[in-house]
Amino acid sequence: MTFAGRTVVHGIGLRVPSGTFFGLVGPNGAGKTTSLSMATGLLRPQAGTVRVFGVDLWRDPARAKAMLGVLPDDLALPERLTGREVLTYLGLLYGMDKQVVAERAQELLALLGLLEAERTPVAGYSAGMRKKIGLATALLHGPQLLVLDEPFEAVDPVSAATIRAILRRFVDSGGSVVVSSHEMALVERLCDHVAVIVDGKVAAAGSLHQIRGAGSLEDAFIRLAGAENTVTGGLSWLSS
Ligand SMILES: Nc1ncnc2c1ncn2[C@@H]1O[C@H](COP(=O)(O)OP(=O)(O)OP(=O)(O)O)[C@@H](O)[C@H]1O
Repeated sequence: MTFAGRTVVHGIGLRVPSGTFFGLVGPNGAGKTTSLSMATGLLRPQAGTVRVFGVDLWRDPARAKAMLGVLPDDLALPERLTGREVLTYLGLLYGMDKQVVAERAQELLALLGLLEAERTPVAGYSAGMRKKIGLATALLHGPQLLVLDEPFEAVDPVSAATIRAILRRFVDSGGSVVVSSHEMALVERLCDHVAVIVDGKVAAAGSLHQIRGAGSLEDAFIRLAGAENTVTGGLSWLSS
């Protein structure tokens, strides 16, 4: 993908095996969000293909997207609607049965602790609440593959535990999850497969065990992404 003449993602080739929990990690600006946007139909790639369970996403988007649940980095929401209204609106837009939408919305809002904000339009949601309603929209239609861009960012520990449990159950029942995250410990805890993206390319991909080797994922990340930054000089103005 090239933005204004600058190529930021160079032919990323990744395969997410069915039933896996796949972590995408990489330094800031490495191209994770750009790659996930291209993989989920939000950004048209200038070359290459995306297949969701064999369906070409860019040739048959409706069929591919029916299997996909996506939490984009910067989710645009209908700001004046409450969480329940957002879910109802999207569910009906997807062509789902009204009763099914109502039941799932209730269950998701309760699980994610959003019932207390029943009357709050999403414009008044906190960053973590926005993540949670975004996750609910990704789950609502019962996808087979979830692609979540930093789903735990700004989420409190109790909600994070709930989200981990939801995702774990999803994978245990045959679903596949792709998450991008900067939290190496979380990725190590959740994911069985990992790809490290550096400078718009896949620096390493494979099972968690293969990528981290004998050390931690953080060690592998630092090794693949470049030398550890140490602040040796400068910033003298920072100390009083
Ligand atoms: N719409 C855009 N126009 C111009 N440049 C862009 C655009 N979107 C992304 N970029 C650039 O592409 C590169 C990759 O960005 P991207 O958001 O994919 O990185 P990332 O790995 O998700 O980073 P982070 O971990 O900080 O979220 C960055 O250099 C960014 O500035």
